[in-house]
Amino acid sequence: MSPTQGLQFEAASVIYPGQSQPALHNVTLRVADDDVVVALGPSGCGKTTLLNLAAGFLQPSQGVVRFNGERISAPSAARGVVFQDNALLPWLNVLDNVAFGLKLQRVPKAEREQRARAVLAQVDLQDFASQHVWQLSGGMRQRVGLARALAADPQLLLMDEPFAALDAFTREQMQELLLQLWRRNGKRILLITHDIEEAVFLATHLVLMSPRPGRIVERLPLDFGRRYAAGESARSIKSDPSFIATREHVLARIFAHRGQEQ
Ligand SMILES: Nc1ncnc2c1ncn2[C@@H]1O[C@H](COP(=O)(O)OP(=O)(O)OP(=O)(O)O)[C@@H](O)[C@H]1O
Repeated sequence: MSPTQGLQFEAASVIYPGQSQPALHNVTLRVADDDVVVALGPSGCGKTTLLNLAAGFLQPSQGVVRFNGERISAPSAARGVVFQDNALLPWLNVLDNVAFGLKLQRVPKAEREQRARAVLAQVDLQDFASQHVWQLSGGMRQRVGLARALAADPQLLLMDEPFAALDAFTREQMQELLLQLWRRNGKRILLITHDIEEAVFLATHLVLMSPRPGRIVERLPLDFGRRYAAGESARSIKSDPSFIATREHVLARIFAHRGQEQ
């Protein structure tokens, strides 16, 4: 893989108008190969700002953010976004929600329906194509949101606390589904969360962030998600002493940084 491939933050900072503290300070970070990079941190540490830079919704005040070597200046179908509230269109059925982005890209109707049905099958919603989104559970709606992002076949998935609104059981199911899709499709993923167990389970690279100013304070290479993708059960991984030790280490680091601020 060439060093210019993938997503690259180079000393990126964001200062919002009227703010004295940067929301994000001097962030250098790469998402390449088949990485699942998870940014974890408490409220206000700049996670959404980081994701918005990658999506092209926001430009850095200093530094640069590149995708495949090119400066990101606007949103692109190559970088698919999955939002926390799934942002589905309530007046469209499931199939049309999934195909919506393809319609904007002027993909012909027959092809977009075929692609939408294929990704609905990947998230196990093939039997719900003609349902309205308000007829679905929260977990199913989030799977539609994931299918919509995958329909455009993006090179990178950007996920903004995608499972935060789900109950604990559905949340675990969605984490496992994401790793299964990752194994099958080999997408790069940048996911933000404030859930420590989720971060440790999913990440191949975990970045811990801290607020005021929002910045990266630690980076950990992890392999629990790869182990799940290779066939080990989630229960066996999450009860493994090394998983528990990593979770406790991360928790301690977050509390240590909180303590320094007070
Ligand atoms: N549009 C804005 N204008 C001014 N300040 C902002 C704006 N958006 C975010 N901020 C501030 O920038 C900092 C980082 O915000 P950001 O939303 O990126 O953090 P976060 O880690 O995603 O937080 P949360 O988990 O609460 O969503 C916070 O102090 C926030 O108040």
